[in-house]
Amino acid sequence: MTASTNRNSNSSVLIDVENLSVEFPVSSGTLFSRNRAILHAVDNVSLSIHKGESLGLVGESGSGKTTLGRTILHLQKATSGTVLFEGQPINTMKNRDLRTLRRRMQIIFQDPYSSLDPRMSAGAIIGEGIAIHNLASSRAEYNRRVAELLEMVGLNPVMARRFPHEFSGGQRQRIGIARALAVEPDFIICDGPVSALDVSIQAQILSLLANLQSELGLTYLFVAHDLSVVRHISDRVAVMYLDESSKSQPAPISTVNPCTPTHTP
Ligand SMILES: Nc1ncnc2c1ncn2[C@@H]1O[C@H](COP(=O)(O)OP(=O)(O)OP(=O)(O)O)[C@@H](O)[C@H]1O
Repeated sequence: MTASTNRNSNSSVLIDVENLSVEFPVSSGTLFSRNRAILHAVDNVSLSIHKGESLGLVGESGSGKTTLGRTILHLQKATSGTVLFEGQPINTMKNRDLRTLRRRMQIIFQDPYSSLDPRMSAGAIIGEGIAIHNLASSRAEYNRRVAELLEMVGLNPVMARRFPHEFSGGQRQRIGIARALAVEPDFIICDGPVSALDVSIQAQILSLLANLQSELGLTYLFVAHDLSVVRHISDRVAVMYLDESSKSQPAPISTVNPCTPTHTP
């Protein structure tokens, strides 16, 4: 257990995942002979994320990391189990509370190429959440905030007018980070934010995310295939496993084991 894990052991819990399972109905075979099955994408996962910590989540492809993240964000319905945000179960929240929750929980996507709308300028992409959540009282304040966010992620504010195809992969990921920060979230799921980037750029983005976390007191769930990526940015690491025995099933039924967080040295 690292020193930073000790620091977090006394802090309050932001996200509590209790016995969470997510199943998808799947079918295989031909038009005349269909096999129906249930795919256990997430199977009875429990974990807690403390305020201000970064929990790494690793596991091989298909082990259910993204599905778990989407379910925490309430973008995917759980088959059973509960997700609590500051002790409140998200599946029973009223629409008004869910709207606030959507602002407080954000995601940074894996692929900086497909996650930005090519028809929108960088400024419009970053400012969209500010407008939706009424976080600026005037156009001038909106523009000031967009410029500030671009600077926070290491981009020049004049770049607000450019479109996604005019940026490099690393710069696009910086725009994705600014978009997530625009609504002043408490919790961000970083879903493989460097896996589509050149190795030389990965370290810069990881260092930016680490700096932003300490400056803004953010809480991260940091998803990756590779332990070497998460170990530098995570206080604790949870591992999801893919059940090998399930691979011989007619449909790709996978079983994901509960994340009992294992600690990095
Ligand atoms: N909407 C869906 N319908 C059916 N199956 C799905 C759906 N979403 C995910 N799955 C399946 O659930 C399993 C877990 O997928 P998931 O994307 O969560 O894994 P992952 O660990 O994030 O993988 P990767 O690291 O490759 O992104 C996979 O077998 C996937 O095909």
